[in-house]
Amino acid sequence: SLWTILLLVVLAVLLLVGVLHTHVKLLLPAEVERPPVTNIMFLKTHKTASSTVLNILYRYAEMHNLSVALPVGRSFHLGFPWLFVTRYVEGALQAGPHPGPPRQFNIMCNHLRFNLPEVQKIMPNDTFYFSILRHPVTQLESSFIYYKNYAPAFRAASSLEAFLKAPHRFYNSSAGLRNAYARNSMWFDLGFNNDAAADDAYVRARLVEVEQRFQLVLIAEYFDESMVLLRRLLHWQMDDVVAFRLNARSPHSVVRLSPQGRERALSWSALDWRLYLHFNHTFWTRVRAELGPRRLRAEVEQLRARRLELQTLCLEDTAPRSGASIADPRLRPYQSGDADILGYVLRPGLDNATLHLCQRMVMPELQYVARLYTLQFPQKPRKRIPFLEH
Ligand SMILES: Nc1ncnc2c1ncn2[C@@H]1O[C@H](COP(=O)(O)OS(=O)(=O)O)[C@@H](OP(=O)(O)O)[C@H]1O
Repeated sequence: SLWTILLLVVLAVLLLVGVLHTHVKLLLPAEVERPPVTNIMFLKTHKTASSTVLNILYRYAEMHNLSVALPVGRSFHLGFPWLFVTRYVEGALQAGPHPGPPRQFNIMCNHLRFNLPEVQKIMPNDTFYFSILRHPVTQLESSFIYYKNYAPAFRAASSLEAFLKAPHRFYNSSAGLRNAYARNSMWFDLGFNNDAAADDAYVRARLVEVEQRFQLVLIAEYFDESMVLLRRLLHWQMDDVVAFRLNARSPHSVVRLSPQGRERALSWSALDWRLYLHFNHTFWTRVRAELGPRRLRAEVEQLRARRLELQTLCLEDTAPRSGASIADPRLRPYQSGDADILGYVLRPGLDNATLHLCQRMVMPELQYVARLYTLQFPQKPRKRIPFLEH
C-alpha cells in the first residue's frame, strides 16, 4: 500500500542520515572532537622566549577560570634557583594540625628549578609537561646582559667575549646558585648539575629522563612553528597561541659574539649544547609526524596573519618601545642588568572588550603574576611590584 511505501521511504531516509552522520563525523579532524588540555606544567627556562609562553598560558587560564600555581607571598618565582618544593606555591599546603594532601592546580608556569616528585604533588596525573630551549649562544648572550649585575661570574667581566676567554677567572661554582645563569643555565633549570662534565653516558641518561617526562620540548628559534605544534597537542584554538614578543632586548643592548666567542660559548656550556642539539632534532621529527610541511606552512601563516591583525588592532606603534619610556605602570616591563627591555603602548580609544584582550597580550610577567594572585587570592595582601614603587 501507499502507507507501506511511505514508511519504507522514511526509514530509508533515516538510515541514510544516520550513515552520513557517522561518516561526516569520521571525516572531521580528530582534534575537533577532543576536549582541550587544561592541566599543564610549563618548565619556564631562562632567556628562551619563555615569558611569551607564560603570557599565553596566563591568558588561557584567566579566560577559562583555571587555577594557577602562583608564587607564595611577595615572591614572583617558584623558589628559583633552589630546587622546587611545594611550599613555594601559594595555597598548596593546607594549614592546621592534621593537614590533608597538598592542593592541586591546572597550570604551573613560573620560573622554578625542576624537581619532579614535588611538582607531582600539586599537579594532576594527566598533566601535560612541556618546555622550551634556545640556541645556547644567543641564550648566553641574552643572559649575560640581563644578569650582568646579578650573577657574580658576570659582574667583573667587561664583556661576554672577555668572560669566555678565561671563564674560570670569573666563575666559581662554589660562589652560590646565582652563578647558574652563567653556565648551562637550561640544564640547571631542568634540575641537573650545570657543572657536570659533559660525558656521553651521563648526558644521554639525562636526555632520556627529560624525554620521559616532557611530552614536548619547543625551540625558541622556531617560535611560531612551536606554537602551531603546541596548539595541536593541547587541542586549543589558533587564537589561544597568538602572542606578541615579550621581554625582548632593544637592538642596542644586543651584543653578538665573534665566531671564536661562539665556539668558546659552546664548549663552556657543552651540556646546554647537547641538550639543544638533541631536542632541536626531536622537535622537527615531531613536527613532521604531527603536521607535515604543507599544513605546517599554512598554520604558521595563519598564526602570523592573526598576530599582525592584533598588532594593528592593539598597538600604537608597529615596533615595541623602550621599556622605561612606557608611562602606564601596568604595562612597563621590568628592566634588568644592562638590558633595555622593550614593551608596548596600546592604541588610545579601544572599546572595553578590545582593551581587555590587548592589555593582557602586552602585560609584562610581574604585573600579570600580581594580577592573577589578586584574582585567585582576593583575601591576601596584593603582591607589590618593587620597581614600580619608586
Ligand atoms: N616570540 C619569540 N620568538 C623568539 N624569541 C622571543 C620571543 N619572545 C621573546 N623572545 C626572546 O626571548 C628572550 C627573553 O626570554 P625569557 O622571556 O625566557 O626571559 S626570562 O628568563 O623570563 O627573563 C629575549 O631574547 P633577547 O632579546 O635576545 O634578550 C626575547 O627577545
